[in-house]
Amino acid sequence: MPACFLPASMASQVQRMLPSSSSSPRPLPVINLARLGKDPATRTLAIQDIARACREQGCFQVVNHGVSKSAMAGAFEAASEFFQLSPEHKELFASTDIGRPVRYDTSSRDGISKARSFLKHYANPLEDWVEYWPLHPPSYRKKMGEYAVEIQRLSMQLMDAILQGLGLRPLYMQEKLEKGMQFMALNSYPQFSSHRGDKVGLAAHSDYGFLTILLQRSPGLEVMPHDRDTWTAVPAIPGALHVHIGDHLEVLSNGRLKSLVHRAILNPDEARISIASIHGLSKDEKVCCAEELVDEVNPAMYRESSFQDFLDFLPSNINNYKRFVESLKIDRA
Ligand SMILES: O=C(O)CCC(=O)C(=O)O
Ligand SMILES: [Fe+2]
Repeated sequence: MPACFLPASMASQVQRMLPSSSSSPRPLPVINLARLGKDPATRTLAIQDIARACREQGCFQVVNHGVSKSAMAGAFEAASEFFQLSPEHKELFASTDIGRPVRYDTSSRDGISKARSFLKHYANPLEDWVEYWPLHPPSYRKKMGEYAVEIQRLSMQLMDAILQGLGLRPLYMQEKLEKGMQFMALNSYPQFSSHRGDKVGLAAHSDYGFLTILLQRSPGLEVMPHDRDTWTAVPAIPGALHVHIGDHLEVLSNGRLKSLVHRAILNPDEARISIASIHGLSKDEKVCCAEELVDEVNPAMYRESSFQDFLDFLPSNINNYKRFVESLKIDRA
């Protein structure tokens, strides 16, 4: 399967496509991930770019990331065909029970969904979860499964680079990450129309895990980068994937990295689908501040917590959204 590869000249063209002006902060970074597999000096520079993007913006896009074009196209086909099914097919998965392995919903009980339908399911290890996934459309399991496996592999590479950027040893927590949680959210938003009024499809929030890797084909994702306090549109660059920091990476890094607040805006030109893959540790594994990043000058700033703790926290969010990470902060006043 051909990997999605952008030659250096095109990658720099993409860089120029991004909005920039002398008075505004630097544009959202686009990082050529092929450099991670090159000689040690090139790899070190790539890790430094990733570290800077995580610190200063909390997000970046990646190109030459090794996820095949066919897997990305397949994931979009599977998601679009699922959302086009009749309500009876989709409602087989409708549930308000957040513990379900697969869940379809159209409502706003989570306090942030304003105009989205979603299908959420676990994906890693695939053999544990795929039997719960939809049987319709018939190619769903194969196409989404291929994408999920490739994205899980990419998440391992990104975590290794990000953790090395924090000064942690290579392959830090690798085994736990390999067995870790991959949680996929397929989001479907209607086209914006003026009589709808509100342009927000999914309100401001941060994701619970270490990393989110997001695929979008048309614009709609907006982020609040750490170096500015304005909503910034993430351009839909063909073949690129968007990456951002989640609450548990803020905890693991003891606050050196901050989770990214983001939202989705309804696209005025068309209905939009996005596919988010959220990566963390397995359900009962606690995440705490890395001991290497805690000392007398930098005491632990967050309580430990697991994905299960996050699930237990969610009901308190109904109609009153609060970020999970805020509930973990240790008050040292
Ligand atoms: O649709 C988007 O671009 C954002 C989706 C998102 O933030 C999520 O699924 O957590
Ligand atoms: Fe999100």
